[in-house]
Amino acid sequence: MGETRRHSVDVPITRTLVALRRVRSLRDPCTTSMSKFASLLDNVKWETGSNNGISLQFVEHGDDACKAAADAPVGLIPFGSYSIMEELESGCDLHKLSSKVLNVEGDACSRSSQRSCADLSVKGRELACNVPSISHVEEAASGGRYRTTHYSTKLASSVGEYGSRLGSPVTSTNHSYYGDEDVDFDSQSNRGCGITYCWSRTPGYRGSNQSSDVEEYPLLPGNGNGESDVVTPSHEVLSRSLSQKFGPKSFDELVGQEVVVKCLLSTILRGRITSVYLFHGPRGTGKTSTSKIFAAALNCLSQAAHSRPCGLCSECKSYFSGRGRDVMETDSGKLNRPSYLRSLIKNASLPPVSSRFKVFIIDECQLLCQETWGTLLNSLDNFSQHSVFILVTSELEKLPRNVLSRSQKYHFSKVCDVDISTKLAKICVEEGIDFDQGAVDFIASKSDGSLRDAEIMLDQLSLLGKRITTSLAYKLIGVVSDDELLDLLDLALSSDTSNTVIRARELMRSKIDPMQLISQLANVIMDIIAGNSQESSSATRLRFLTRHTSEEEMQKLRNALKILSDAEKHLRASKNQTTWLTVALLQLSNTDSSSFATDENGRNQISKDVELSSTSSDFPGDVIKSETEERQEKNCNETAETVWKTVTDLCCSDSLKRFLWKRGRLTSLTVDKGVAIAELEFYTPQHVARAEKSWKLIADSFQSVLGCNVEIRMNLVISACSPPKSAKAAASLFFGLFSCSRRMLHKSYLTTKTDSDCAFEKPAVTNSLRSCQGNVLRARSVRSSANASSRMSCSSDQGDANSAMCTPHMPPGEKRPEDDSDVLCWKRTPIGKVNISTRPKYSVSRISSCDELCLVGSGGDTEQQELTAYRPSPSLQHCS
Ligand SMILES: Nc1ncnc2c1ncn2[C@@H]1O[C@H](COP(=O)(O)OP(=O)(O)OP(=O)(O)O)[C@@H](O)[C@H]1O
Ligand SMILES: [Zn+2]
Repeated sequence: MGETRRHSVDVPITRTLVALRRVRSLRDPCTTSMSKFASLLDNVKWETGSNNGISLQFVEHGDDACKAAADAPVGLIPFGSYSIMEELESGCDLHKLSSKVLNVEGDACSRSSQRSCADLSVKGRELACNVPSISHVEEAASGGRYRTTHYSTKLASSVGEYGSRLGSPVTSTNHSYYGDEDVDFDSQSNRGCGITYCWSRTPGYRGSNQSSDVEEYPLLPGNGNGESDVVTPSHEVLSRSLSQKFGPKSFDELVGQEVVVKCLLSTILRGRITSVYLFHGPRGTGKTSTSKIFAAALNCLSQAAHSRPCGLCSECKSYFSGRGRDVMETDSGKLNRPSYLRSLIKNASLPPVSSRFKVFIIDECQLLCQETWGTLLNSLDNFSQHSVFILVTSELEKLPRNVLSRSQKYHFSKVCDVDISTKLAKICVEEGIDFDQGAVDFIASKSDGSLRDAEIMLDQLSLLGKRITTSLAYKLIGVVSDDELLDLLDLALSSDTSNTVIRARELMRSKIDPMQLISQLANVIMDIIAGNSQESSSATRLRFLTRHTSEEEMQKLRNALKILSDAEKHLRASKNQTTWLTVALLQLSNTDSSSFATDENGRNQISKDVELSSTSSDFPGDVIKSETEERQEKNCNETAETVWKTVTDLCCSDSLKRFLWKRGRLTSLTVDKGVAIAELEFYTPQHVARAEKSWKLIADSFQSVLGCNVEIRMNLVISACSPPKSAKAAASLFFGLFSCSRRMLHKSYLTTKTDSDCAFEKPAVTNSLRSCQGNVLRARSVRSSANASSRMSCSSDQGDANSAMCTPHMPPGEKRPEDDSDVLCWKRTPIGKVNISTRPKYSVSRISSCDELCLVGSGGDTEQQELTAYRPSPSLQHCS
């Protein structure tokens, strides 16, 4: 009894303990050696009492100690006179030390002291076993200048430094360093390794830090009760990402930024330090890491300027262990707060505490607001000449011009694939990860020059615990292999429309989203055009290359690239990505590329142009077209033709296939709000009637090709060579062909397979569709409805479109369509007053969704009449 002593310590110790735990996670050798001691703290359970403080209890390991603890509270060690760090400083044996267990004072503890003592004793033993021997750690450390050199430094001394700090609460108290009581910048930024000084930014800690707003007490966010809710679970400390673990710690560990490194080293060598540096470039290319290395190098005391930061001198040690006071990493969000900014400015105008330079790293500086920039720039002249600002951004264009002009700019370029895969392979070797070189190369090629992204991908793959193979990488990253891409491209270029559609759908269903597919296709085409693919070409690639060598083929590839890039814009804005991608693929065999133009609303212009062309052919003099228009028109026609060909090809019945191809024409295709609107033209009423009968099959085919809901409109165009005998005849014909509206819902297309004899997978058409016969009947019943007729007849002129809205006409006794049938509002859109004898174009719409009817044209049997076609409004609204 009496061997254990007790002493209550206050907040700063708590913070320091957390800091010590965090330090454990650092890879820097200095801190790695610290981690040996920090591991002792993993099992510390501290509680803040209502007095906002914690108590530590060192319990002698062993039965006596247990007894002592059972009689607690006695024998706790006064921290001032016996601290763990003192013991460390005096060079005690680690294993011996670890048998001392830190205990928590608190209600629970004192109540069950006997049991907890036993538990803790066990832990104490475990701790003793877990403390790694120095030689083991040395062994584990492989590569890396610091690692080797640091491990050779005397452990006790580095611990001693830390320990002395721990033992001295004064140094870690939260008092204002620069006397600013409003917001103490320095104290905020100097919270041990977790926040701004930390070399490797332990993630868990950062997270908790971010959540506390002002972070006056980041480790003990005051909840009023003094309970600390920022106890970082030890697993967070232990599970670090490869990216953090293998982050560069010196200039020579930086990959692919040779010019920057050379420049910065030269700056240090010549001592020509300016006050503002701006590091910019794509994400994950090492800007933040470099800013830290540079900051350390600026203050490094090593005589050999080219090897700074040395990692050995006291400046390096204190910085790398997170205790440096003169390097501050601050985030832009905080800096936008006036009080914080004031504090920083005040801080920057004072000379450094102990180092040569006071360095302020402002990451993501594009987030600073105008006022902050203004204040900072105005204050630049007042800053101490030893203050250095390193601004880091990946969005240079967002910075004010005067910032750019006042800073020395360093561009970080994307890291090239070879460098990335070399680094990844090195990591794999160091981590003992089994890998295929192909997989690593693939990851590199998919990381878009960001080493961090590549490391993250590798990290993920390594979690699967298997060998990292290329196919695993494909699966994880969600891309298709080059061979699959080339197959698809080959099909698309060779106008094998139905197989193109089938293949594209397969890929999109099982492996990849349309955006990714389009970007991969574009990349593969670029590779081929640039001739990048000769060396490691697969058999498929070689086959492809031999087939597409001619100038004409190359031109096709160039056009394909253009089409895909245009389509990509569509895809970004569209919900119907699959459709647009399919349409784009069907165009790849075209020899010209400009058919994917968009109008100001971002809609595809195919329809417009095709409509234009179809009407203009009737009236050559009506529209004077420029050459470009003509070319576009031609392309649109070609595209429509390709789609139509694919659709007809996919029809199950051969006779229907032949009929549609011979007698019908796709004149317009628009996709709007999830519905593809296909306008078909036929030239005799009989053909329209035939097509009407097979409308479901046609809609099916369209859905298969376009992958979305489909609305089909059938137009009867009575050509000049076969006009109806009289206008009356035409009108009666016309009214015999009323229109009905339905929309074919495209449900679970991607999962349902047809068992029909079609070689193609068809969508599941789930809503109950009425037969054509039903529509006819209904049309008749509508016609007989006085209400409906009057509504129709009043709309024969070009009046207010809304006045012609028809609500669905429900014949008496008829049930409303089922839930999944949309009821559409219709808007009268006159296609022009035309004389039936000269321009007999009648619109018969069949919108495959709901079984509502809509009359087309005005009623009446007059000889000469103005016809107005009713079409659905472009934005199909739902009637309530
Ligand atoms: N050039 C590089 N050399 C070595 N490692 C790098 C390099 N670039 C990135 N990394 C790896 O990526 C991690 C993150 O890099 P860093 O934060 O420095 O990139 P960044 O350019 O600042 O990115 P961001 O703009 O997103 O902040 C590093 O810890 C390191 O593992
Ligand atoms: Zn140094």
